[in-house]
Amino acid sequence: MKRVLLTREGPIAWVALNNPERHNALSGQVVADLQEAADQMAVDRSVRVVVLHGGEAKSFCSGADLKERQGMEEAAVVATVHALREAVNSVAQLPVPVIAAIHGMAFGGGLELALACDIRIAADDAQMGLTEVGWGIIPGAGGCARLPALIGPAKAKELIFTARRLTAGEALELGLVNRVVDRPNLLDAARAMAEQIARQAPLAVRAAKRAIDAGPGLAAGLAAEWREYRSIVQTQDRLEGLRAFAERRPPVFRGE
Ligand SMILES: C/C=C/C(=O)SCCNC(=O)CCNC(=O)[C@H](O)C(C)(C)COP(=O)(O)OP(=O)(O)OC[C@H]1O[C@@H](n2cnc3c(N)ncnc32)[C@H](O)[C@@H]1OP(=O)(O)O
Repeated sequence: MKRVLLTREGPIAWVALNNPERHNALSGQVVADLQEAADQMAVDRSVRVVVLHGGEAKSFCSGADLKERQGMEEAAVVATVHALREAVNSVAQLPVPVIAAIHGMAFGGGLELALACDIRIAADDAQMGLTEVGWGIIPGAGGCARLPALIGPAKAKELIFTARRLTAGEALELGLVNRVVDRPNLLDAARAMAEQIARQAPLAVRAAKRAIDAGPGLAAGLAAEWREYRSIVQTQDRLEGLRAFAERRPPVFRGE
């Protein structure tokens, strides 16, 4: 079963995450299928805009698959997060605008995936946050670079250090999302914006995205994040975070 579904509506490519049993958690299969879809869209000149959404799941994406991580060797964790980073960066580097349509939860890697998109539209039921430090790790899929670039380092630090879960309204106020719409209207709102973009000159839109995304800051931020993420993989706190998730209890971090 494909864990990411790619369909077309003319120049609009629709990408649905398809792991509803786990709030679209980013399992190895979801990440592999997301990478495949991104690779396919990257070379398809007929695609003018992409909409990424949570499909039939209750949530856009609840982040890294913490169950899959249970018992995983450190080297495997590093490889898993590296693959996630590559897939998220592939989405960010698509040559056309990508709109994230966010409903339900977008936590951790799920919000990092949304941050890799160019535009975010949230349903009024959405909740989002970079919750990683609450599980003994750090945002490792671009959040440490993309969130500060989007809302400024001070607000990004507050959200990352506290692992705070924001409402859609709070996210709008911070500039984390472009728009908030009623849940039933989410995909229609995304389609309307996608159709408006698709009516513009495609080469000009591609050039504008390249121009806006150029600049050394992001590359340096992503490299530093990857170095720091690997520095905490061997901590006991990370293992305690996984145990706490599995046992449905608050983690007890000892700074080890
Ligand atoms: C580099 C990136 C790092 C990261 O992303 S770190 C992880 C960040 N993610 C999070 O902080 C979210 C973790 N999940 C939760 O907090 C909760 O879950 C939710 C709020 C998303 C949903 O809670 P509720 O409505 O009570 O439903 P439920 O019974 O907890 O979830 C239904 C099933 O979905 C599984 N699930 C949800 N999120 C994940 C996940 N991220 N990884 C693996 N499984 C997940 C649960 O375990 C459960 O499964 P079952 O029905 O078998 O008990």
